[in-house]
Parts: sequence; structure tokens; C-alpha cells
Amino acid sequence: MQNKRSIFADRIVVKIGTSTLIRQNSKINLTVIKELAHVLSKLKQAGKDVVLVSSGAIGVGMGVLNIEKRPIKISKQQAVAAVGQAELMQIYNEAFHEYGMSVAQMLITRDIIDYPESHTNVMNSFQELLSMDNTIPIVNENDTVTVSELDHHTKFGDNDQLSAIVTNLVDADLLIMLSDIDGFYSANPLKVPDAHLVPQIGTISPNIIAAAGGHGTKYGTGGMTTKLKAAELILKHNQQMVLTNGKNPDIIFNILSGEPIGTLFSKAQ
Ligand SMILES: Nc1ncnc2c1ncn2[C@@H]1O[C@H](COP(=O)(O)OP(=O)(O)O)[C@@H](O)[C@H]1O
Ligand SMILES: N[C@@H](CCC(=O)OP(=O)(O)O)C(=O)O
Repeated sequence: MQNKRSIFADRIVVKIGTSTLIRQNSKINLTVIKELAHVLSKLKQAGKDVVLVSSGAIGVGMGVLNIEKRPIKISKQQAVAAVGQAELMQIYNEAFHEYGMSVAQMLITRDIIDYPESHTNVMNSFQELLSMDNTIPIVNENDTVTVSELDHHTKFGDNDQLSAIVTNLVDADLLIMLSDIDGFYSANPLKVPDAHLVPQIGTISPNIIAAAGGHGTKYGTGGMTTKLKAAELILKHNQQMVLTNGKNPDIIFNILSGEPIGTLFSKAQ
């Protein structure tokens, strides 16, 4: 049994991936969403600042529209995301209302980094929302409008890096990344069954990068590669990130109490 970790976190960003929100049978995992709403509401009511970054617009939209395979055509992905985002927010809204909380939808694009006025505006919105007692901001990429063209790049591309950028922006202490796997392994466990979980990573070395494989389910997108890019941003800003399995979101309480869960990305010893 490893020692307890020293985790200091007054301001927390939690990212949940599509593979945790959607079951193998393509249905939304309402149990996970309800439990997540419970945990985040309790943290907020205990005086913590909480931001949720939620993927799932495209995955949920596929379910609503009965689409089996993730569309390849961008316009189709954007339309599916528009359907799914509305459904997802309705579910979050109901789940958080159970605990007397409201949710605030924040759909963002890269403009918030590239354009000072957009940056100021999004920072002001975060500040106002975080100062409210009973509100949880829920962030996603604005999938229906983002583009990636030669002279115009407004896409983040994946929510792993987006969640790290949000963690940097709001100056949070900790990013908790909830995925469908217990942490970062020495190799992709789908391909190497005896791979072992790495408890702490302080530097993203070439060996670590080489151990990162692609996504697991048909719903995941970036796999470990984008999670490492997110971790790199977190480490650069001297923040901390814990990557763990989101199937029981009340694991967040255990993480905050210092239990050695998942993989901790931190420069601290
Ligand atoms: N070294 C590794 N350690 C752990 N998981 C890995 C590794 N390399 C690849 N993976 C895969 O990454 C998947 C998680 O990423 P992804 O499917 O994009 O999920 P999410 O929807 O949570 O972003 C895991 O299910 C696993 O199959
Ligand atoms: N903005 C997209 C999320 C894309 C993404 O990064 O998904 P995931 O790898 O599941 O975190 C959506 O909501 O479907």
C-alpha cells in the first residue's frame, strides 16, 4: 500500500470522457451522471470551486439519432453534436437540480486563447460563475462552429487538452480526468495484458510518450496521447492532475483525501 498523497485542492476541474458517459450498449450511463452530480454538488457546497469539462455531445447525439458509427463528414459530426449537447445538458440539469444546483453551459473555441477580448470575456464569465453559490459551469468545445483551416483554427480538437487549458485559465489546483481505465499503464492494456499502472509521473519523458496508445472504445477519441499532452500543460504550470477510472465518481472524494488512486501527474515528490 502506497503512502497517502498530499493533495491540496480548493479549485478543481473535473473532466469526464465519452467512454465513461456512454455504456457499451450505446445508452447514456445515468448512474455515473447522477453520482457525478452528487459528488460535485457536495464539493461546491463544502466551499470548493468546481468546473466540469464534459465530452459526450457526439456520443450522446449518436445514441439519440440511432447512429452506429461516428460520422466521418465534419458537417454530420457538427449536427450530431448539436443534438447530443442539448440532450446532455438536459440530463445534467436534472441531475444537479436534485441537489439544489444549477448548471451553466460554456461552449468554447480556441478564440479564447488567440484573441485577448475573447480571453477576457471567458475569464469574466468563469469568475462570475465560480462566485455563485449554487452553480456548476459545464464546459465543452463548441463543436458546431469550430473549424480547422489554413488561416483559421478555432478547434481545440479534444477535451483532454481543453480541460488542461481550462485548468490553467481558471488557475485551478487540480485536474481530475475521469476515463474508462484506472490510470496510465506502462503500455496500452488492450494490447499488453500484463502492463502495470504507473502511480506517479513528474515528467513526460520519451518512454512515457512511447507507452501511450490510442483510444479504447468506439466513443473515445484521443486515447492516452492527448491525455499526456494535457498532463504536459498541467506540469508546465506547476499544477496537478489525477487520471483515474470514472465508473464510480465518488472516487473523487478518495482522491481529495490523499488516497493513492490512479496516476498522479505532479512535480511534487
Ligand atoms: N498506456 C496506456 N495506459 C492506459 N490506457 C491506455 C494506454 N494507451 C492507450 N490506452 C487506451 O486509452 C483509453 C482511454 O482513452 P479514450 O478512449 O480516449 O477515453 P476518454 O473517452 O476517457 O477520453 C483506454 O481505454 C485504453 O484503451
Ligand atoms: N467535444 C466532443 C468531445 C471530443 C473528445 O475529446 O472526447 P473524449 O475523448 O471522449 O474526451 C464531444 O463532446 O463529443
